[in-house]
Amino acid sequence: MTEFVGRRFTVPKHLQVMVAGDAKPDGVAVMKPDNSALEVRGLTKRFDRLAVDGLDLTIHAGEFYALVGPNGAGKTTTLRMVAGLLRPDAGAVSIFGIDALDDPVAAKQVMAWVSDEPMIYDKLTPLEYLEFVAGLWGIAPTVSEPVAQELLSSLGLEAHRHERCEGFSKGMRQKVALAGALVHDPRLIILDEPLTGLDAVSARHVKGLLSERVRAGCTVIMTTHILEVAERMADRIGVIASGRLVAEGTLTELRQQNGHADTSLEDLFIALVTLQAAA
Ligand SMILES: Nc1ncnc2c1ncn2[C@@H]1O[C@H](COP(=O)(O)OP(=O)(O)OP(=O)(O)O)[C@@H](O)[C@H]1O
Repeated sequence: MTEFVGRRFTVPKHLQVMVAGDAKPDGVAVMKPDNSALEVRGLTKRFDRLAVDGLDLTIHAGEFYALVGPNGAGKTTTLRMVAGLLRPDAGAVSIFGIDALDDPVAAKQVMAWVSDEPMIYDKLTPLEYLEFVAGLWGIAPTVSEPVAQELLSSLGLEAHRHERCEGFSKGMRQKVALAGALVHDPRLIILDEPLTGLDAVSARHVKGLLSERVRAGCTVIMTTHILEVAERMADRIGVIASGRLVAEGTLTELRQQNGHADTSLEDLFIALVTLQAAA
């Protein structure tokens, strides 16, 4: 692997989507730069039916934001459009003031995307994989190596850093993918269901790492079906249903908006989603 490290080289075709998107729909609204981490306006995507329906979303810099919603609500589709992996039919996406549809490469340099279906190279060890990803970003090994060691250690993978990933469990692979996504020190970290399938210890590692990143000034957006995690970790929670944001705020604000002083997020979620389905 060291032949790659510290040099720029041609990105393998199947990885190109991760570093250079071409999403630029017609009718994109003009967005002004501001100090928010993410501004989404009028984001729309239709497959055989409408998946994301003119979504507006603002995530403040330094915020931990949880996006929750029922199956098929449009969470993953939204985040894939934000990450430049899927072309919106309409709308605008601004990441730290960068128009992500106009300049996807610049946008990708400041963000990380962690899919719920991690893709890593089985024949590499975690350390080699992180060296490889760092090489893609043009990061010198002297800089990337201590970062990689620290990431693997904080995710509990230190003892496995020289083992090939092909023997790893799904949870271990998820953690390697997360480490790979963070190796270029992104300011915005977008994660789709990062805790699904992780055991309690691994989940603790991932939550600890994300909290530490937020304390260091990063912005985190994640989807989750684990409402206790959203409740405990997120500064704000967005509830999405049928491709639209139906409620948003801190847990206290969500309770106030819905007239339930001390109800759980789960009860609020069920009430909101039931209301939306009946509308
Ligand atoms: N590539 C695709 N082709 C066709 N339809 C799609 C595609 N991706 C998503 N959809 C549809 O878009 C809608 C939103 O899906 P999406 O995966 O964004 O929902 P989600 O909120 O992430 O759901 P879940 O919580 O189950 O992961 C669903 O109706 C889904 O079937």
